[in-house]
Amino acid sequence: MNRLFAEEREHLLFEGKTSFGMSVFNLGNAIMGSGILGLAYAMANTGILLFLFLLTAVAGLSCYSIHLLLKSSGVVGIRSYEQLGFRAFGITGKMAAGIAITLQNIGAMSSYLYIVKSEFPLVLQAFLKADTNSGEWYLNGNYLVVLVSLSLILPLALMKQLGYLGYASGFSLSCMVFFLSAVSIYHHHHSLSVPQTAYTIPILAFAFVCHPEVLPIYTELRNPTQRKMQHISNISILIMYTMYFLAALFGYLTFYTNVEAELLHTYSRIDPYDTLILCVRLAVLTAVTLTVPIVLFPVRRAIQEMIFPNKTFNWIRHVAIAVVLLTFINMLVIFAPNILGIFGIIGATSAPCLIFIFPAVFYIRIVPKDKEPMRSTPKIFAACFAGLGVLFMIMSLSFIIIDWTTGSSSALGGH
Ligand SMILES: NC(=O)C[C@H](N)C(=O)O
Repeated sequence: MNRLFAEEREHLLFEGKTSFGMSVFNLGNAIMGSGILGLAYAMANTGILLFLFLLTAVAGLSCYSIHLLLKSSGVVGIRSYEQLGFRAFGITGKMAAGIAITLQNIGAMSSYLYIVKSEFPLVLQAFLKADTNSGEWYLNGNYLVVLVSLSLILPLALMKQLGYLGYASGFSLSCMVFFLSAVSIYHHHHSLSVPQTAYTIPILAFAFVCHPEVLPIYTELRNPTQRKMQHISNISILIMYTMYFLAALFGYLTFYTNVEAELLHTYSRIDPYDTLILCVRLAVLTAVTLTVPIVLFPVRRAIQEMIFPNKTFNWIRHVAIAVVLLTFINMLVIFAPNILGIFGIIGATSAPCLIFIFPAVFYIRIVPKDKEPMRSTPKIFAACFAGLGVLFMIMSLSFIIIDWTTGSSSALGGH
């Protein structure tokens, strides 16, 4: 209890400096990631209308669960997902939140670096007009991942606060806007291979996860209020909802049922040397690379809360955790199978926990019974929400397992 007190004091003394706009950029950047590349594939599985319905549902539910998080954090006066878990269920709650955040964000970061690994060599090769398989080291994806991690990601990940990444996030988002406009210019009709439905909902859930970043961004917000933060979240989700829909629609209209799990691969089959396509791929590369540091912050925080709970800020620990994490993710990516496996498993397990189950059960436990009895509408709503999350998790997991066991998919195979 002593230490909670210390932490509350630290929060009270801490004065956020990040503006409203920069926070929208940062949260937008946290939402927008490799998920966007899976959406056209998801639409090819469901058709346009069902996709629009599911996308709207997941976006709306994400806003609601951010509301639950913000309200719970208002009640206890602590802006940390893990500490909400602690208040609700003690050490178990804290560990559950910390582990889900770690898995989700490591999954997300690996998928980003996986894109760097598979796209960067092709882009470089085309720009340098090198021969295929000329065997140069700088055309080897594994070396390039390490190079990008060391030169770009690590320095950004060492910043003391998330708020400093606002400009990088703004730039990253403009790269995605460019990607979007290019995808929409490029829609004539091509044809390639056939997909499965099992991954639709996990891909959508994965695409909207930003919940581990919400409370850290709230902490750094200037003049923070619950309403202001909810507003920031709603705006970011609305913008990403629009961009996601357009990216999925144009990607789908271009290839119909022949989209691959990762949209960029589908494009590279048309003409890998087309300049517009090259720039698009470079834009996506830049965007996902600049997202890695944002997504790394909550993992470092979770690890700190789980392993070194009583310690205050320390530069050596701050740097060391980032280095260890990046090294681990680099290894993972160098030996990774493919991106659909990552979307699927993480989207089916950690994502529903972070979006649905945890915010709801933490809320139910944290908001005092004399304020809102168990039978009050908000708590019944929250309980249904948790139920939906469980249902969702079971459904997605069983789909994926069926998909693997029937051997109909290449989910774990390489490209
Ligand atoms: N931040 C995350 O966990 C994933 C992100 N929503 C994405 O689409 O890649």
